[in-house]
Amino acid sequence: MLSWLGRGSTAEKAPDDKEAAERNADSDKREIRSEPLLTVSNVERSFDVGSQKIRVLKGINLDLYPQQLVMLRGRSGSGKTTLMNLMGGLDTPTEGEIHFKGRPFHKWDDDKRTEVRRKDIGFIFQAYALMPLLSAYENVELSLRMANTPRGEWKARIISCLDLVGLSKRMHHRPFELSGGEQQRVAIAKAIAHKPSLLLADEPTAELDSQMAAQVMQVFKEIVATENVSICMTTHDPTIMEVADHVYEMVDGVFVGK
Ligand SMILES: Nc1ncnc2c1ncn2[C@@H]1O[C@H](COP(=O)(O)OP(=O)(O)OP(=O)(O)O)[C@@H](O)[C@H]1O
Repeated sequence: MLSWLGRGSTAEKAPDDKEAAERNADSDKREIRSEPLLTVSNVERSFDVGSQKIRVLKGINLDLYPQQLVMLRGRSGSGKTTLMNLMGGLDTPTEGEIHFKGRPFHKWDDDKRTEVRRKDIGFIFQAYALMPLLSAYENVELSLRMANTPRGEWKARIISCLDLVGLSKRMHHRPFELSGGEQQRVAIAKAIAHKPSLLLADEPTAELDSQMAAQVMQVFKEIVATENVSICMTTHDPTIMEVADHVYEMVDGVFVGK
C-alpha cells in the first residue's frame, strides 16, 4: 500500500481499522452539517441505437457533498462515463433528476448548463487535453479566459494553481517537455483555475505508473482540502480507492453494495 494514502474508503474498510472508522465518522458529520452540492435522484439514461433502446443507467441515486472525494468503479461499459456526463451537465437524463447547487440540470437546456459548466465545473480526462503548443502557464490561462475571469486576476491565480500541483518551476515548459504525471498535474491546474465547486475526472490515472498516480491523488487530496472542491472520479485502480470518502460500485447501470 502506498504510504501517502490517507483516508479510508467505505468500500474496502478493514473492520478493526479504528482510524478509518473515525475518518468515516468525520465524513458523516460533514454530510449531516452541509447540503449536497449535487444530487442524482432515480436517474435513468437510455440511448436509441437503430430501432433498439439501450438502457445504460437504470435508477442511480447519489449525493455529493462539499469537499468530498468519491470514486466510481465498475467494469468497462457499466455506465460510469455516462453518469459523469450527466453530473457535469454535458448530457441530460432520460428519467430522474439532477440538481447542482439546487439548479435543475435535468430541466435546463444546453446553453444554461454550459454557462454553469464554464463557471463552476472542471473536467479532467485520461488523455490530458492540453494544448500542445502552449506552455503549462498558457494552458492554465486558457481556462481563465474561457471562464471570463477578470484579466487582472490571471497571473496570481495561474501561479498559485501551478504551485498547488507542484509545477511552479516548470510553468514555461510545453506538454512534450513534461512527463505524463506532470502533464496530468497541469491538466488539474487548468481544471481548477476558475475555482469550480465540482471536479469530474474520468480515469485520470489510467495512463500513469503507480508513483505518478500517487502524486496525482495527493494533489486531489490537497485540492479537496484547500480549494473547497468536490471531486468525482472513475478508476479501475484498487490501490487509489483508499483515498476516497466513498466508492460507488457500478454494475450494469446500477450501484451495488452500500
Ligand atoms: N451516445 C451513446 N449511444 C449509444 N450507446 C452509448 C452511448 N454512450 C454510451 N453508450 C453505451 O453505454 C454503455 C456504457 O458506456 P460508458 O462509457 O458509460 O461505460 P463506462 O463504464 O464508462 O466504460 P469504460 O470504463 O470503458 O469507460 C456502453 O455499452 C456504451 O456503448
